[in-house]
Amino acid sequence: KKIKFRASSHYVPEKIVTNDDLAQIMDTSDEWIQKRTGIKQRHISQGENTADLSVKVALDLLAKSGLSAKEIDLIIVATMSPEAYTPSTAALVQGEIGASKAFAFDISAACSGYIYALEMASAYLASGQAKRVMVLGGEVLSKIIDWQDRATAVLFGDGAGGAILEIDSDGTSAFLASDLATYGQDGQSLTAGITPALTSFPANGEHKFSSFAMDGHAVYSFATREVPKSIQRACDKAQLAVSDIDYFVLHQANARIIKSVAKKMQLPIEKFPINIDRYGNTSAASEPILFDELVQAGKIKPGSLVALSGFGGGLTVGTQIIRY
Ligand SMILES: O=C(O)C1CCN(c2ccc(-c3cc(CO)ccc3Cl)cn2)CC1
Repeated sequence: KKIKFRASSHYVPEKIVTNDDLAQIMDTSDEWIQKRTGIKQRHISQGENTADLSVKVALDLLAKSGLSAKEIDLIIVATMSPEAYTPSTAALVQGEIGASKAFAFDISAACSGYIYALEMASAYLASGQAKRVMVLGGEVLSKIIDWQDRATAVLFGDGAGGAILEIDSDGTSAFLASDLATYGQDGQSLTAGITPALTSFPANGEHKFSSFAMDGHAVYSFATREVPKSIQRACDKAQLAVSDIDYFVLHQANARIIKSVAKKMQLPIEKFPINIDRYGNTSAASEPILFDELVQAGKIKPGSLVALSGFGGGLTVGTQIIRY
């Protein structure tokens, strides 16, 4: 599919929280966090919610692309920390930027969300139902994690990123292949925002929000097992060898997972950029943030072959192979 990235952007809240800052308020240490996760700091919202971060990215995308909001046909936001059940975060963004010609919806696929959103975007573009699609990944995980649970509280950060995609029939940019897989039977390994049905009528208990919970070992082994397989399947569909790929933009869940995937696939670690040290795990935002940093640094350039892989809640895994 002859699709090109018209623009790319990312935004993180200003406030930086270091591992030492966390060690002041919970029983953890900079040494443990760095050794086990690779994280040194993360950006934490001070009142900005998921739509606020997403709007910042959306406005920057419009500025960079030279497009007006009315030229956008579709807005998709991938998030596991939406503003609300309704309106969707995508609808809030649509209203805020005045994209009156766009229809908008959220995608809930946790840390694979941006990959699933790229799949939706490429389908609408290939069918001609949309000419310009704004795809965003945005998270304010600081509002859903349990800050008393040191096992998970140290892992996450807030942020947003995204791109404007459009058909470019006579260009060389393209979405070459994808692989999306869901393992719902393992879904209980990573949960947040569980909302149980009422057990009596009329309701007598207050609604308690269930914060982020994870069986770290189960998700860790799921990721190291399934990500190489998803990348291989996607490369096979694209009729590429994994060694043809210039950069593997993996969900920044954990530095050791990324290194183990590179090792398992016998590929140089230089092809697996890591920025988790600066942002923590920003779930659906982690790929668009890293992708944009690589584009801004001129590392991803026209003709680059890039594999983007997400993995996490669902449980889900997804890979997109693109020629930039
Ligand atoms: O070493 C240790 O003791 C622990 C071992 C467990 N760890 C984990 C485990 C899983 C994740 C993770 C999270 C999400 C959610 O976005 C998605 C995908 C993954 Cl693979 C992140 N860290 C941290 C260090």
